[in-house]
Amino acid sequence: MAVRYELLKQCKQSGARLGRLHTPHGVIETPIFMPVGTLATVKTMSPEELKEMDAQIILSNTYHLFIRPGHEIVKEAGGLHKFMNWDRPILTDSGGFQVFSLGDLRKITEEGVQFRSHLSGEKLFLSPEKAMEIQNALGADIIMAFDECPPYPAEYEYVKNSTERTYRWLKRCKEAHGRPEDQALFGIVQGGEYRELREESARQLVDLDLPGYAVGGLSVGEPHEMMFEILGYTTPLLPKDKPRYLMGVGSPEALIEGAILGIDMFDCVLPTRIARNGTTMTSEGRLVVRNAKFTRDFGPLDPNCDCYTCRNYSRAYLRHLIKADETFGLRLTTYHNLYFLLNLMHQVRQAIMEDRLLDFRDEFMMKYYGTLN
Ligand SMILES: N#Cc1ccc(CCNc2nc3cc4nc(N)[nH]c(=O)c4cc3[nH]2)cc1
Repeated sequence: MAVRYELLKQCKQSGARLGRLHTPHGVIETPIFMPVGTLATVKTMSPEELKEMDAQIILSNTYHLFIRPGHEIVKEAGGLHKFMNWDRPILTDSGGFQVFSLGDLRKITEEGVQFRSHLSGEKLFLSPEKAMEIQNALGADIIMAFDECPPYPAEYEYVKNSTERTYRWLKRCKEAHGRPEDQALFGIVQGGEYRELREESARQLVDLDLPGYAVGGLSVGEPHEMMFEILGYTTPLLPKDKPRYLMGVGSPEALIEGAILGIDMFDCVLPTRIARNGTTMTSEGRLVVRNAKFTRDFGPLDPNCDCYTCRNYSRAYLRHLIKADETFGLRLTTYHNLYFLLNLMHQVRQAIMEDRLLDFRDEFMMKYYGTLN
């Protein structure tokens, strides 16, 4: 089997679980955060640095690699693991979300999606079959179904039609998947903000008995409370013995809340993207290190962090590098932000082990946001 989930422990205080996800490229301890490496690199990080911070799985993107350098090149290189020198697990997103959020969308039909490349303007086409061909060529351990992520807000009728088409597309993905023995195809629950559509989507996906289930169509501008409410009634419909993946979520609060609601996997560009403009996540909340007040602050970025950046460099030095647009500065803030989220998930796993995740959440929220919720 391509991927096997082992449920180790159900938290007594919440819906959180401790698990292990066995894949052809290694075991993943869940709940887990996945650094995003859209173009076959987690921007400014080397594979060795990612291993040093205990990144267990990274995400890459079908849409981007299809456009550049092209999935045939990656296939000729021996697949994505070889191409980027990463021998741990990889998950690829299917392109559905990226086409809607990046490409110049031309038309959605039953067949698939016509769009123009955001780079060359070239007319391109993605379909369930094409998305499977690309992901089979890239060789990720976990691949995502080709879906439509409806915009927020969207009318009931639109979301209903979109979610029904996404289900038909999922069946075509399953049909077209060329390597089910070593690449696990995850389905994606849609349904927008509409409970009956979410429940119907979850039921249909579970009937297909897939190796894992993602909750999509969230983190698209809806209020935080709405996301957690939707998770609250959707996650319990998904099998306990399969991994649940919440797509595109990466703030510290949302990772903890998502874990409490029974989510096992998260990804988001947030930590790496904000790092590149000098915004960092620290144990006392967000810290914009390019801010003038750090000009003569020779202390560590985060006094409670033992990462490479916090052990060796000061806020003053980081501010100087970021202001000077020095690449080393981006590397140091990126390293710290990823380390911060990966370490946060390590603490979440520890708290589940000790049945005290709700207490951990309250302690963390107090220190990070200065409030209890
Ligand atoms: N900085 C920054 C930053 C940039 C974007 C975001 C939102 C990411 N949200 C998001 N990614 C997604 C990917 C997705 N992929 C697929 N195939 N389907 C989804 O429904 C889907 C939904 C998503 N929602 C959050 C933070």
